[in-house]
Amino acid sequence: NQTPECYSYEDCKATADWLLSQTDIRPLVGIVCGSGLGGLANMLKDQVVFNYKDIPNFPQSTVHGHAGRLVFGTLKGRPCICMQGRFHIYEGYPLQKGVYCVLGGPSFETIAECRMLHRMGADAVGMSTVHEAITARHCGMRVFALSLITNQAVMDYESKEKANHEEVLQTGKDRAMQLEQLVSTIVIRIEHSNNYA
Ligand SMILES: O=P(O)(O)O[C@H]1O[C@H](CO)[C@@H](O)[C@H]1O
Ligand code: HPA
Repeated sequence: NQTPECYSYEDCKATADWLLSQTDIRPLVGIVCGSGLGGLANMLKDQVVFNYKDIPNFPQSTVHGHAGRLVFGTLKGRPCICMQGRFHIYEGYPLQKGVYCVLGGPSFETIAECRMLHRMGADAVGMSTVHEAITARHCGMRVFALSLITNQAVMDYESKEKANHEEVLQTGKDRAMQLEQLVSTIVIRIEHSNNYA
């Protein structure tokens, strides 16, 4: 396996689909075992083990003491997964990142515009958030921005799909509970941190 410059959604999905097809275990908890702590995975009962080298698109452990195995099993009856070996930037692995690009709106992008933005390196496009973040930074605020990706950009002239506001609203509705939980959790953590600088 060669280290790619980044892992695309499709790469990650292929990995996930492969793993899901290999085991019936659906973990509730994921544990990343650090150096010397790979033994934590031995706590798991009814283990199903995969060597990283056998998993499609999966990085390899290069650090001494990181076994390079993904271990599914149960811990106290709960389905779990342990990574025996983690990945570090210093090993040359990229961080997964996305570039959000903003346009003025209110029209959705044409196919040509979507293709242009993609060629320029954009992974997502929106009509807000960037303006808000720039203004907030101008006012000296610290900013954390969260974007829900609600629809796929149409890149293909043959496609019958069209970006539309109904789909955006529907995805918002579908994900509302998860977002409420995520935002509440983030807010609680901010309150418990002294980092107000
Ligand atoms: O950015 P928010 O307000 O979430 O809304 C997004 O959804 C609308 C397009 O469907 C646009 O207004 C776009 O900016
Ligand atoms: O497809 C989109 N393009 C631009 N802004 C958006 N906001 C939600 N969906 C979109």
